Amino acid sequence: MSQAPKYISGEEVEKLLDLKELLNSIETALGNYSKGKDGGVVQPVRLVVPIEKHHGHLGVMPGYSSSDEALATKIVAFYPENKDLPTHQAWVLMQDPTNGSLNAIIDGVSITSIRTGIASAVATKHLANPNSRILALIGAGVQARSHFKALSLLQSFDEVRIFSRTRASAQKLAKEIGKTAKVCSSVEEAVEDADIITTVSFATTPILKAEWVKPGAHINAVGACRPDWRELESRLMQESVVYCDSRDACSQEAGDIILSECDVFAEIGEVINGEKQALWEKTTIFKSVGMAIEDVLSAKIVYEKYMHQLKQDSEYPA
Ligand SMILES: NC(=O)c1ccc[n+]([C@@H]2O[C@H](COP(=O)([O-])OP(=O)(O)OC[C@H]3O[C@@H](n4cnc5c(N)ncnc54)[C@H](O)[C@@H]3O)[C@@H](O)[C@H]2O)c1
Ligand SMILES: O=C(O)[C@@H]1CCCCN1
Repeated sequence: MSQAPKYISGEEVEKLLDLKELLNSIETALGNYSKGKDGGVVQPVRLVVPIEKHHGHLGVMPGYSSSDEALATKIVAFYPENKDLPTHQAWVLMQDPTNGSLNAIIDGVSITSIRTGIASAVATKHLANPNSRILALIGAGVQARSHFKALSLLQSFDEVRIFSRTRASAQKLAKEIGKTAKVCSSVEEAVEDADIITTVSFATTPILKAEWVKPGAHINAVGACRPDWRELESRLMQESVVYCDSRDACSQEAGDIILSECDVFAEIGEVINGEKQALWEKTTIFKSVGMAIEDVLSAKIVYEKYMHQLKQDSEYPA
């Protein structure tokens, strides 16, 4: 008879996930994904159920990595209009790939938040000018925070500019970041001369224009994960070198790519594998819509550490 699955909370996820370890493991997974069958990653484009009546969406994201022996499915609800609840709610179901049994249900809000910032950090490591000093964050919610933390693993910033639709949320984040943070009154002001721009908003029409972006800047375009939503204007997409997390997923979900009809130069995994160049001296965009394999690898690290700790606690009770 199978055992009851463990429940691992968001607090535990945050304690157990080491960001540097996760960065290495997501970088490897993105590379494996872009190797196709040879990489051993199985990840269909997620299933999305629109809940139009309530302005929400439900996404189902299964993934398997044979080299990591890790199998999991994330169920994620995103409701941009939520006020008292987070706009994203998620659970990761971790299964034993050898027999299919359910090992754990892991909080997916924390995993989504952390792994998305780390995936952008992997792209930034390859695509941004190594002397980047000014970071602009457009949006000041969960992802703005996780991106600041993840990008800070690569370097420290002289200035962190923040713009959000609600000034109060930008002010709150600026206080958390400290003296390098500056609240801006417009997207244009935030991105002027910025070396790295990260758009993490719920905008559905373009908010970032080509004429405001410094040539050679790197942009992580993280929001706009529906085919009719966008954050970046068409000219910016067309005139930059565009990288993405998954061509398959972006061709179905990324409004910034679909509506601008821009070329996609490479998946970031192809850069990691040395098959495509990192043209960091040009203006680069990393368009992500989020990949199940990132959740799978995060869940594997969390689950293994959680089980190790349980074993230690039972062998050496306090
Ligand atoms: N690519 C991925 O892997 C991935 C993963 C998770 C979330 N996302 C996306 O990232 C975005 C941010 O997610 P989150 O969890 O931080 O959400 P959140 O609700 O915590 O924060 C959203 C922030 O954007 C601001 N905002 C909303 N509309 C705006 C606009 N038009 N202009 C400027 N700011 C605006 C809000 O004030 C808020 O500060 C969403 O679009 C989400 O779907 C992408
Ligand atoms: O990959 C994710 O987890 C998120 C879910 C919500 C929409 C954007 N991408």
